[in-house]
Amino acid sequence: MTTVIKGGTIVTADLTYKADILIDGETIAAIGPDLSGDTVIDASGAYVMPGGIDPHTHMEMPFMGTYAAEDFDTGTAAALSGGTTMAVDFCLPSPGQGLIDALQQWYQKAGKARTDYSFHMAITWWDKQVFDEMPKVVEEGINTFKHFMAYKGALMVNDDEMFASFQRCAELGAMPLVHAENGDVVASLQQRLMAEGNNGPEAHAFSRPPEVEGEAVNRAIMIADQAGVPLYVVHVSCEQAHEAIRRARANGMRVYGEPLVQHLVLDESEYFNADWDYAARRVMSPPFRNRKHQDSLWAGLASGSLQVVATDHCAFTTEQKRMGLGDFTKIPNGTGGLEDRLPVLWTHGVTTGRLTMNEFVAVTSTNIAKILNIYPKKGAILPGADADLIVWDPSATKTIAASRQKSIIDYNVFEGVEVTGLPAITLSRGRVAYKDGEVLAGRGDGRFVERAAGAPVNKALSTWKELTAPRRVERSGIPAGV
Ligand SMILES: NC(=O)NCCC(=O)O
Ligand SMILES: [Zn+2]
Ligand SMILES: [Zn+2]
Repeated sequence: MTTVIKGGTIVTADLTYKADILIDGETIAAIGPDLSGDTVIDASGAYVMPGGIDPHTHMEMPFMGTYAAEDFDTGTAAALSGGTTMAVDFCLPSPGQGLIDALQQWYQKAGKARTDYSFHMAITWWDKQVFDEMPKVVEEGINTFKHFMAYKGALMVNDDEMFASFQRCAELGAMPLVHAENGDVVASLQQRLMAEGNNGPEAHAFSRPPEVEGEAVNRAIMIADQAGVPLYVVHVSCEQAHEAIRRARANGMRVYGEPLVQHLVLDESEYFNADWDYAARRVMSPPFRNRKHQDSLWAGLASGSLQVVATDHCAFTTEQKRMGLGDFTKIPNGTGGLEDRLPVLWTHGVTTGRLTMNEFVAVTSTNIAKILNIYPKKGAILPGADADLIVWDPSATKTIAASRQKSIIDYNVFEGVEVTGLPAITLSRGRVAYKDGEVLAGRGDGRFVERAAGAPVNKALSTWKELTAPRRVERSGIPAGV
């Protein structure tokens, strides 16, 4: 069974050109002029791009006394309607729980996914069992390990645990990820603000200033450098964090930074809204920042010092957010965005000239496919690649509204934002998974994507670290062994 996408303009991370795409089964078979197939998709006037990959989601995340309301079924339906064909979620072992045991639970949850998916494994506690299980996680096809430097008393790990885990990642050819905020300082600021009667959602932002993020990013980078491992920093929200990444990269360190579409477009004024529900729905960590920080993130994407735009989709209902009435530290942290990432980024990035179309593809798909070592299976339009594709209508418009979204929650942080540029059709491994407002992929159609360890960047860095490792100087006249 073959399908041909005819008459479109192909946009990849490095090229824009007119050609047809022939799909045979699940993969791209040929690219060129005048191709024919059993089924024809007319893409005239449209761009054909690799499907989006969101490397940062939390479906059904157990967090802050509740579970994220969005599950793999509704979350991946939302993803497809916004042009995203793969999500990477976080497997979170509870304290004392084995990594493989937790992974079985996440496989269960993800069984209902409509898009392809993968997991990052979180290191939420540390002892010999975790150390011993890390290679088994890698054998399962997971090459990334997440570390929370915040959420003290819950998910947070300390520097010694992080250093031990980073060294283990280096041995395994895996890559550590960090949520970088100084959890001790945040906890102390939270206590102080509450004691002063500052208990509303705006205090969430006061308790997590850019400095706590910048400090933690810098610390994680230095620890990774000492461990000899590349590092990926999730939800980079501010200039202080970006500056640390930029500086490290300029010094030859292998560090990647991931801003979220929310931080690029929404600012801290959201927390000062007089409506408690409105402000609480936007509580996430790190919080939204000001225009200066947003400009820094956009510049990072354009210049290459930041590589990926994600969502950190972690969607709680208004009722769940109200767990924090009277105490902002109890508002479940997280916002949605999976459905809106591509249209919002296109509107605020490509149509404004802050990003080229090719940069758009790079930061929504190709770069993360390379970082996660699944390129060119994902993130590419090449013969042999999975046919995860978007037929993108650059003139289609809509006003974002919770009442019309696929996501299960009762609000949308982008409510009222007008977007120009939408997927007309999303294909997942060759099948039309979304078309004309309807999700056609079934519950459970998604597949787990294995990601091998030992990516080229890991090999390059370990080679360099070995070459430049401290070595004993052998001196004449001194007996051997002394
Ligand atoms: N970001 C956020 O507020 N919630 C999800 C968990 C995390 O990524 O920190
Ligand atoms: Zn985080
Ligand atoms: Zn997250």
